[in-house]
Amino acid sequence: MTTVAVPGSKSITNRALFLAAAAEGVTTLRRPLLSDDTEAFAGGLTALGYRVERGDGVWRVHGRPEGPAVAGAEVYARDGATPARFLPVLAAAGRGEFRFDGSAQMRRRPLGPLTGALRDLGVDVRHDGAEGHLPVSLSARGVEGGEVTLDAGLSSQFLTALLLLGPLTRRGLRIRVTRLVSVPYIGITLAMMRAFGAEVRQDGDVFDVPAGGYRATEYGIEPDASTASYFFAAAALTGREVTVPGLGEGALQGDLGFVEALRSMGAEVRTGADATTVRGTGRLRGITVNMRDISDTMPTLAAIAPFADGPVRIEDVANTRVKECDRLDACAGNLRRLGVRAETGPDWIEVHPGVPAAAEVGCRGDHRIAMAFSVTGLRTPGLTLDEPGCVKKTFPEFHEAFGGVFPAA
Ligand SMILES: O=C(O)C1=C[C@@H](OP(=O)(O)O)[C@@H](O)[C@H](O)C1
Ligand SMILES: C=C(OP(=O)(O)O)C(=O)O
Repeated sequence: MTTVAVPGSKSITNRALFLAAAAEGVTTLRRPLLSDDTEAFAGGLTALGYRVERGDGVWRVHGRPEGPAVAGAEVYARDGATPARFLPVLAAAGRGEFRFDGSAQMRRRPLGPLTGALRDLGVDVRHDGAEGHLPVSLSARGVEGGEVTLDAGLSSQFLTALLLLGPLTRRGLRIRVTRLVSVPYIGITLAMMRAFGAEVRQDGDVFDVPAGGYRATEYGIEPDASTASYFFAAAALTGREVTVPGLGEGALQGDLGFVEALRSMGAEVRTGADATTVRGTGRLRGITVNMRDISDTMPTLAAIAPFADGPVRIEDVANTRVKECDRLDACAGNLRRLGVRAETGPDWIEVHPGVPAAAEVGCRGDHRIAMAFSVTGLRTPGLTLDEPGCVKKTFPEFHEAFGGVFPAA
């Protein structure tokens, strides 16, 4: 049995940074993730004038309930959608002129439903380039609140951003949601808001967020469940046993549910109070699975799918086409490069059994394509990645850590 220490969750680290910055008092964050996305978030806060003290495994954030200290700040989100989508609402709740931009990759990803909702709430937001995309400028003078309707069918992050904004408005916010993907991420948001003193009432598609701000706390960051998926998939593929501590029954992250897909394929899965173990049994069955709730793990499953004894069909993942790259296209295209039959539709991929042959995988600047196909590489001698360094978005040391547990084929 091998125990793998997986680094902290990106989603939890960046929410914790937001909440700590907006809170009254000084927050201590334990085991934050150190990666490009969290550097972008912490760097964005620093640009906005917040004080983030970074020690070894412990960060202290000085809250400013009144909002950013630098009224003309420019924030660069790099490739991170969480900084690009969460930080503008923090600025909107304050006062001043702010500008947000990101990498070419992030500029291509949608922002319009969020900026549209902010406009409906009276915030002066302008798209300086293409409508609905970064870069954006905003003139902030606080947000009154009230009722707003949101389409979160392309990304749950639009809803998370508005939920996070709610307690910072003057009157509170009622959010009516028409469509929603990646639902478990909303659970993470609500649980973390509660930990920082803000209670949200949910009645079906309507979320009521009272005014009242946030309170500083001590907060421990869970290991990243999406990152854990590569180690679990590798165990299932190679017949090994891997345990990830810190991700057990009480875990906040929906992506831990990826192990249920491995279980249906034939792996043995044990979830304890504070750890999850996957053991490969030598058998991988073909399955059909809906991954709407856990679509960051779609590439992980697609990457081991050729080794199943029947087709693997992954459904309801249209929004993976607007992530770091078009992930349905990237997964199918790379599987074909390896000589495996793979088909896609608007929101699905189907992978047929095959023996992948040596080829170079095109990562398209997407950490998840690089990490997922590293798992394929365990049973594909000669598989290489064109851009291995793109893993830095969420796990800069991925190749060393993964290679340490699973030496290359
Ligand atoms: O809120 C979050 O932290 C995230 C939500 C998900 O995005 P979508 O809601 O866009 O699917 C997920 O893919 C992303 O990696 C992180
Ligand atoms: C989609 C992802 O990231 P984000 O949307 O936070 O940029 C991801 O990490 O797979």
